[in-house]
Amino acid sequence: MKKNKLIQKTFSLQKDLTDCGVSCLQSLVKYYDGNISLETLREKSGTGKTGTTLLGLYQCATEIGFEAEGCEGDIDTLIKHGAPVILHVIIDQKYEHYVICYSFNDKNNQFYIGDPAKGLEYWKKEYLNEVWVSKTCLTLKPALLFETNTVIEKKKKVWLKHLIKEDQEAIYTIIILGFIFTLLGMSMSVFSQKLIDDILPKQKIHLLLLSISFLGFLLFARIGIQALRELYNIKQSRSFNERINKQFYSSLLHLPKIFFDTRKIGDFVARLNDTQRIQTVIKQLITNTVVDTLGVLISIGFLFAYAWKLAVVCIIISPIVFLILFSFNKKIIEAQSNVMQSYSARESNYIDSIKGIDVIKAFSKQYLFEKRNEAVFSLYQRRVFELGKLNLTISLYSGAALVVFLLLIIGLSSYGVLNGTIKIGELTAIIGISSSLLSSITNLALITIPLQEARVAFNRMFEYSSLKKEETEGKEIKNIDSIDVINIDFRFNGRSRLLHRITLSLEQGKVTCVLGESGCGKTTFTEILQKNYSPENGAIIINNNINLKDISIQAWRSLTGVVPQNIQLFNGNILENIILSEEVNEHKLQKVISLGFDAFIDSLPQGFFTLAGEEGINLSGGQKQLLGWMRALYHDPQFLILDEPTSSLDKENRMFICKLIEKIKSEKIIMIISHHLEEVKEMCDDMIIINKPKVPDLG
Ligand SMILES: Nc1ncnc2c1ncn2[C@@H]1O[C@H](COP(=O)(O)OP(=O)(O)OP(=O)(O)O)[C@@H](O)[C@H]1O
Repeated sequence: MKKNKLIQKTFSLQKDLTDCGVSCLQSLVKYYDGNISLETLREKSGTGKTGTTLLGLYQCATEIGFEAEGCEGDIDTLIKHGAPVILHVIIDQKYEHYVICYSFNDKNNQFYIGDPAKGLEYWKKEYLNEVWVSKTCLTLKPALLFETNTVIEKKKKVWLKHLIKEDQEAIYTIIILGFIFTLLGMSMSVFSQKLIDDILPKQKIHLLLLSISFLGFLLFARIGIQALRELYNIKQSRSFNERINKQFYSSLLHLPKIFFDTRKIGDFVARLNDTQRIQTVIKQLITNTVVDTLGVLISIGFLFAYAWKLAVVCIIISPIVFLILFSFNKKIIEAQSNVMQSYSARESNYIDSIKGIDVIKAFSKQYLFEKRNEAVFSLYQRRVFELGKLNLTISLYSGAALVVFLLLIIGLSSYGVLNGTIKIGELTAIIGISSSLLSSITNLALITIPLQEARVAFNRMFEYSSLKKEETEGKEIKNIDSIDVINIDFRFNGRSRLLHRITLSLEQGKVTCVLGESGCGKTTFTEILQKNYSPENGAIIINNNINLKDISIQAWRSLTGVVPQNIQLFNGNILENIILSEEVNEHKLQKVISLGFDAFIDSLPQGFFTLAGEEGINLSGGQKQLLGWMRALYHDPQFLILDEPTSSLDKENRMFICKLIEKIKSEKIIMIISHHLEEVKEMCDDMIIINKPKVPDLG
């Protein structure tokens, strides 16, 4: 019974036709008290337009800390197994699908199944046998690496504490100033009560002047304190924003390259912007919320002093308002996550279309992209609208509850005046204090909205910040004399094998060409050689004695250089794009120029100081490629990887590059990637061909 409740609480339906596999996995993550977003599971399992392979689910499950096993079984073994299993089934004899088999129920002789397309159901043995055609399944058991919610929450707390550690002093100061500010705020109500009940009726002129002066002093002090509090606030905001941005950006840059391959730029931009939301809420919490909380406490205190019965009424009613508003929490988090996701999609769409403006214009596809933008933008707006509606409902509920509350207070205190237990001045003070209490309670009640927003933003940031960074530890090496690639295999998560048993030897003074048709994995192979991806099997042995996987990334990359297919240029001039540093090493620069690049530099309008423009917009494809060459050679690599290094060059420049390779090859290991044998055959000493694996291998 208890187990069924847990299942009902943790099972979730698929959001998309292709999500059944990852939804099953997510339900089981929650079942075992974990918490991982669908987005992450999709990415780790290689879920694509056709869904997820069992292998992808297995790889993802292992990566997130499950002890997973892909098995074949039958109905009897399933009954005996007794723990939740993901089954690969075929629905209506044609649709591949995944379901969770939670348990077998002896009483009704049926299986308890979590079908992400429909929900929780009981399936008869015969039906399960009929749809479970492949008899393949994935068993899962949380292992040591599996992170439970408690561990994740603990890590989040540590991260947050670390983030605001430097702000503690400022935060306390702001809170104390807030306390004084609130206390002084009450002076007006107290003064009006004394004025009406005591000073004016008894015509105490001397006391009147004295109390006006004192009130003036208090009100001026309040203004001063408010200004001081604001100053601390903006100082804290500035330092927090700088810190959080630096930390998040820096942890982003140290994530492995494969992480960036499947992400959209807009998502990164949106998450960087999320940092702002967190600071806005911190500011709100330490200023308005503190003042409101103190306001509520002090107001109730004063009410106790004037009429204790009224104060008791306040104490009873305030939590009711909170309860009403807290019931909306779950909906708010969901709506806010949706808004943030569609905001990321909106940003990605802008970046994508502006980057591709040439194609849009060349094919006159403005209309198509306008339509696409409309769809993405209207989804974003729809979600903002849904969130807005939710906020509106909350405001309505809280507003109505609080008006009833105020009417009750006015009614009760007026009754007190009528029967002589409350004086007129006290009535004025009570109404003044109740109104400020009213606004404080409303503010406090509504703080859940930005608070939840910041929580969602914080979780999204934490998700990136807590990802495993690129391993930097490893052996140091000073030179590369030889590289022996031995039987390496590679596949992207959930995909069929791309590289199969690749073997080759690269050595100094030799140019090796790697040929192969489009999509056979040549560029992927270069990524493996740059330590961006790790091979599934096999080894890459450096200098006959060290495995590439044991060498420090830093040391390896400082000895390797790449001229990629697409040269990425940054905003700045040509020189900055070559040296990628703040200081020029004249010797290195002259060495590169002397290899024959002077003609290229002279052909640019301002030589080295010509602006490359955003993404090298001011340069032609060939010029970009020459710049890519200069960048690689300036860093004086011992191992040079050339991915289609002359694809954008004219005949003359191609000849120049051929001669250049001849000139530098004696002191380097050179590997050229190409489709065309004709283009590279004169340059190369050795050649290997990568073929696509003939039989798609999924397991
Ligand atoms: N991050 C990724 N996730 C999943 N699949 C990928 C990823 N990157 C590349 N691929 C796929 O791997 C295959 C090989 O790509 P790769 O760029 O290595 O081929 P290539 O041989 O260099 O092609 P070309 O000669 O056209 O440049 C392609 O089918 C590509 O779609």
